[in-house]
Amino acid sequence: MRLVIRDTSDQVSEYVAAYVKARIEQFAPTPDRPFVLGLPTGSSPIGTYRRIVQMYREGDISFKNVVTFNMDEYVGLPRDHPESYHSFMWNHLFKHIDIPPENVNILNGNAEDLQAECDRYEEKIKSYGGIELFLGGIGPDGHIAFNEPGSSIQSRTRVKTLAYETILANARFFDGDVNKVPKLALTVGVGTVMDSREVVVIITGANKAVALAKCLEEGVNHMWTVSAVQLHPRSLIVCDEDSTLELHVKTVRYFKSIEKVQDEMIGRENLGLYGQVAGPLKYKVIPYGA
Ligand SMILES: N[C@@H]1[C@@H](O)[C@H](O)[C@@H](COP(=O)(O)O)O[C@@H]1O
Repeated sequence: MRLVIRDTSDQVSEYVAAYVKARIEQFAPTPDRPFVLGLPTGSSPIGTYRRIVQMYREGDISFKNVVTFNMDEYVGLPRDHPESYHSFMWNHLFKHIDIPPENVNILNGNAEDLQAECDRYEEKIKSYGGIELFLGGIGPDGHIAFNEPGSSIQSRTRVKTLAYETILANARFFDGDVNKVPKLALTVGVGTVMDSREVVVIITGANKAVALAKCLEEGVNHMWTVSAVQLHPRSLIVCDEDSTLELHVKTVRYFKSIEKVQDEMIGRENLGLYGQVAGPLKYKVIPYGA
């Protein structure tokens, strides 16, 4: 696992947007071989999406050959409700970039048969050969997507009851009224995320500090589902200083020193993407990861 720590959440957004761009460029997608990207909602990725839109406007990135799969969606919320994840994604990203609408996949929380909808989603991911990069965020209780505490580390896309803590956390989007927050969601499973070839998790803010410490310094635990990334051969957490408050000083120093060595070897502009980005790398083929 790699941990990249930036001073502010804006710098986290900048890093993650540049990382996504570099990975798409390196993949060189075509209509027959699209780049398959998993995407989250929530406040954590908003800055990243804003930066991606800016890059698109400057002609630096294209989503023409990118296929996306969102992590989750509320059950029973009309698709055009301002707080549905459909609305979120179109408003924050899709309507501002050149992604063909047919390349966008978001679970339908109003499907008649919810489990059939989840099974169809898993099949569709498979039909593309799996997800290349899954971008994620976490809840304060360490959930990834809507995989609340106690979710199986091997779970697949399914209907999930939301934890009270999540309902409380998300009430801010529903006039602060917990009664307005849907109690069920469709979500990809922890196993679905772990099947992707790379996982990148954005963690910012002091309210995520305990979750980050549980994820990094303790064992894989279904009560902090994001900790499953420890088992992933290619996982990256990008966090800000505030979220590191509960980490041991030696953990922070360790990961910072690793990044410093990487930067010295391949140049900071290469974002730790050993031997993967085109450009003047000093060392061409170095195994990924720390
Ligand atoms: N289902 C989403 C998660 O995917 C997201 O990571 C989490 C954190 O949201 P925020 O980034 O706003 O803290 O919110 C919801 O629960």
